[in-house]
Formats: sequence, structure tokens, C-alpha cells
Amino acid sequence: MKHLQAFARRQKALYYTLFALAIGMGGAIIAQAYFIVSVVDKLFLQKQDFAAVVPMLGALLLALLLRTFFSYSTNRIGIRMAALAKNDYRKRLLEAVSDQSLLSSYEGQSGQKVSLLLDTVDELDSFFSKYMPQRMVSSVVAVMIIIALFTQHYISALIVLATAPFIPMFMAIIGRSTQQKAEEKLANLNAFSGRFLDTLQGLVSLRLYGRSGHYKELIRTSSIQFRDSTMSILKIAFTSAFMLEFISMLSIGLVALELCLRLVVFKSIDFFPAFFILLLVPEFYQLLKDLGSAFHAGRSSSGAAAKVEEGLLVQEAKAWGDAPLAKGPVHITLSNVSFSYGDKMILQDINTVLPSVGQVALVGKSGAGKTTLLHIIAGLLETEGVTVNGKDRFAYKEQDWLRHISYITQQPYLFAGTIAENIALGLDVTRADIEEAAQKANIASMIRSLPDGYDTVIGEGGRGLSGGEKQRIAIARAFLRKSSVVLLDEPTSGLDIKTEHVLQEAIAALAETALVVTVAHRLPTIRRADKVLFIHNGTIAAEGTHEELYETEAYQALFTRQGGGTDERATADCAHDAPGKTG
Ligand SMILES: Nc1ncnc2c1ncn2[C@@H]1O[C@H](COP(=O)(O)OP(=O)(O)OP(=O)(O)O)[C@@H](O)[C@H]1O
Repeated sequence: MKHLQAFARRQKALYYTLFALAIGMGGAIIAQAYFIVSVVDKLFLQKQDFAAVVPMLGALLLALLLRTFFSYSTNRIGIRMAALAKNDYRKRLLEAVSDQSLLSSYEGQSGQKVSLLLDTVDELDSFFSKYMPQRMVSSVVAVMIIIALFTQHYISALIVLATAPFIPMFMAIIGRSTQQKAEEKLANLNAFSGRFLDTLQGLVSLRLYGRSGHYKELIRTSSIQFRDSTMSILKIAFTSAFMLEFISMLSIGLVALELCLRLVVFKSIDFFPAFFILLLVPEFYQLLKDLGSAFHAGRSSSGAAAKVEEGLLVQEAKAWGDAPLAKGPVHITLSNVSFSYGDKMILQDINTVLPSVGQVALVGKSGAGKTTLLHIIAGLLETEGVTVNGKDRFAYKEQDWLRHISYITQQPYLFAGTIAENIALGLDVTRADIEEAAQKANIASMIRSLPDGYDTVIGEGGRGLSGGEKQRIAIARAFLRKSSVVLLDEPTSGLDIKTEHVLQEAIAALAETALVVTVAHRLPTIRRADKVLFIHNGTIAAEGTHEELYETEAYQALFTRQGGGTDERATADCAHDAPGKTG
């Protein structure tokens, strides 16, 4: 709860307004009791006319209205504080996610991350909207009521003081198990969300492998665990409400008995103070009971807060510098670059100079580290030894570097939106610019053939595109951004000869003004490259053109069925073609 309390205190204006409202509420409650007692006393004991009590009834009405107003305002402030807190936590979580390194972003399930951002942050609501306001009201008003009781009859005040601590004591005991249960509930909710999204994303594979039934069962078990943990929290809530009611009833009974004996038997107290005390004491215990329920809700939030704070502790990516990087082609050099995933060394002592424009192919057998090297060149993995225009790459502004690169993955992501929006990706460009980029990427005629053309909705909830079409959309993005470094993970299969040719042409056009580094699986791509980097045994074993490298045995082995580095068609092509022929 510490983090949440610290956040609430930082909202100074709201915090002090809550305090002022609580004082107002205390005043209204005491005034309400006072005027009720006065009216009854004047009408029934002093037998005065109704007209004599009219001003008091007016004052009573005002006290009631003020009480309602203070209560309403307190709730509003609580809701406002909750909205601010949730906004702040979501913003910080999003920043943490976007600042984290590529490796830590791989950890955990997407569904769990979404659940943390949405459901878990929502759980913080009750702390601010219920617990904080109630804590302020209960503590301030309770003290005011005790003072009022002392002014009337100190013995009743002492009885109230003696019995009151039972309620916080009970709350503390309940609070401990509630927090533990709340953490369990959130863990179950996150696990359920993670499994659900994971299953949804892999539904096609599961159906094809006939395993959807098994996963259905896993989701069912997961949802039952979530239901059970929610029910156990509710059980505690009901028990706690029952016990709070019980303790407060006993205490009120005790005070009432004492007053009754004094009033009727010993006649040592007047009607006015006795009735006044009798009206205020239930108010006092009601405040403690409300605090108890709010405390229960607040405890659930502190479980969520612990999870959110955990989510904020992500491993941050390497910090970038503030040197500007001018537009235009860049000169990238890799000197003694090494990289390992945990203990597993993947690349060691990579040394190479990349041309400013042209095509570079990263070639090697599956698992050799080609994609890893592509990520290193992109700056997604933090390694020493990459210089850009003679300066350490991380010395530049991150935004400047990112403006230079485009990364085209095997399955580029399509956002829910129109084709034009997907090409522009938020850039401030004209429709003519988008169409020109699409033209260069060889996708313009396909887009024009669609009924809504560039306004066709694609991505989630929209029209689907083939792998080759998606790649060309991504190439159009690169053309539009005028990137000077284009990184491309070539699809291993699935493209027909014609589509492949169309893609190759688009990539060749890009390579006229930019450096295109491709993780290459296909022989035509490898042959077109101005430079092939052959990754073998964790390092660049050789570099040069395909024809030059074909002289070495290890490289040749890639193109035989036993070597197994490139796809079937590349192998077959190679078996029939001499290395010198172009694809
Ligand atoms: N996030 C990761 N954590 C741990 N190991 C990883 C991770 N990503 C990749 N690896 C391992 O690093 C090695 C190199 O992977 P990489 O994806 O770079 O290979 P690749 O040459 O691109 O393979 P392919 O041609 O099959 O795509 C592989 O053994 C892979 O299992």
C-alpha cells in the first residue's frame, strides 16, 4: 500500500480538499444530531408549539443537504484520484514496456501483459475511490464525534473509546489474508488472460493438430481457478462485514444500556445529552464499519499495486546519446561484435564493413545467428562495436537512428486500418506520396484492383493480405520513409516465382539509394547481393559475392540437402545452375 499512499499524498490539492470535506462532513453529522435532539426536546419534553421548532427544522434540512453535498464531493474526489492514478500507472507501464530491451520484451505472455495494463491497473481503483476518501472521513469525523461525546458525557465517550479499537484490530487480521488472496486472484487472472490470448492466437494450429479440445480444457481449468480465488475473496468480505456488524452492534448496545440505566434508573443524566449521544454513537460505528469495508477493497488494490510495481521493474534498454545523425546513406562498421543469449554465445568477434548502398545477404544454416545479427545491426540488441559514420551507434539520438531504418520481417504486422494508413504509419504525407511508394514497391496495381483501393480496411477485423503482399506493403513503408538502412528477413517459403520476382525488383529498387541487409534463404536473393556474409560457427567465416564464396566447402555445403541452410528451391536451383549465372 506504500506506493499507493505515496501517490495519494502527492495529489496535494485533492488530499487537502478531502480533509476539508471530512471536517465539513463531521460538522454536518454533529449538527444533524443536535437539531434532531433539539426538535424532539422542544416538541415533546418542553411541549412548545410547532412554530417554535420551524427554524430548527430548517437548520436540520440544511445540515442534511450539506452532509449529502460533502459525501457526494468526497466520492467525486476519490473517483478523480483513482482516474489520475490509473492514468499515471498505465502511462508508466507503457513507457516501461517501450523502454525495455528487446530481450526482456520476449519474456512473459502477451495476454498477461495486456491483463496487467488493463485489469490489474483497474484493480487499483478501489484504493483511491473507496479506501482513501473513507479513511480520511472516518478518521477526521470519528475524532470530531469523540470530542462531541466528551463534551456531553465522558463515560459514554470512554466506553466508545474502549470498544472502538476492536474494529481496526479485526480489520488488520482480515487485511492480511485479503492481500494474500487478492494477489492469488490477480495471478490467476493474469494466467487465465495469458492462456486465453495464447490459445486464440494459435487457434488455427490447434485445430489443425486436433488439440483444440485439450486447450479448451486448460482454459476451463484456468477460469475455474480464477473463479475460486474470486469466491474466496468474497467469502472473506462477507465474514468481515458480518463481524464488523456484530462488534458495532454490541458496542452500541453497551452504550445504550449505560445511558438507559442512568436516564431511567439512576436519573443521573438529562434527556438532551443522552439522546444526542445515542444518535452520535451509531454514526461513529458506522464510520468504522465503512472504513472496514473500504479497507477490504483497499487491500485488494494493494495486491494489484504489487503486481504493477513488478511490471515497472523491467530491464531497460541501453540509453542512447544526443548526437544528431544527418539524413542520407550511412556507413556502418562492426568491430569485434559478440552476442550471447544468457550463457549461450551466438556470435563472436564479428568484423565487417557494410556498404552505404547496395544489397548485403546474411547467409548461414538455420540457427547460425543471422536474425540475431540483423537485430544487432538494427540496434535492437545492445552490443558494443557497432559504429555509424565513424561514431558509436548509441551516441546518436534514438529517434534519428530509427528514422534511418526500416525493418521488414517475414510477416510484417498489419494494423487495423486502411491500406493507405498502413503504408503511411502515421507519417504526415500526401496520398500521392503513398501511391508513389506503393508503385515503387510493386503493389500499386494490386491495391487499385480492390473495390476501395487505398481505403480498403485491412489488418484485424479487415481484409487479409498474402505474405508477399504484406511484404510489399512493408517495402512501400520503407520507400515512403526514405530509409537509408533497410533490414529484411526473407520468407523461407510460400512465395511463387512471379511474386518472388516482383519482390526482388522492389528490393533492388530500394537498394539503389539505401543499404538493404537481408537474411537470405533464397538463391536468387543471395546471387543478387553485392556482398554475402557467410555466418558459420558463430562468426563471419567468409564474405564476398556468392560466386567467390562458392569456392569454399563449408559454404557449398549450405546448398546441398545435407547442409540444409537454404530452402528447397534454392538447393534445387543451385544443383542445376552454375554459381556464376544470375537468378
Ligand atoms: N530470445 C532468445 N533467447 C535465447 N536464445 C535465442 C533467442 N532467440 C534466438 N535464440 C537462439 O539463438 C540462435 C540463433 O538464432 P537466430 O534466430 O539468430 O538464427 P537464424 O540464423 O536467424 O535462424 P533461421 O535461419 O532458422 O531463422 C538459435 O540457436 C536460437 O535458438
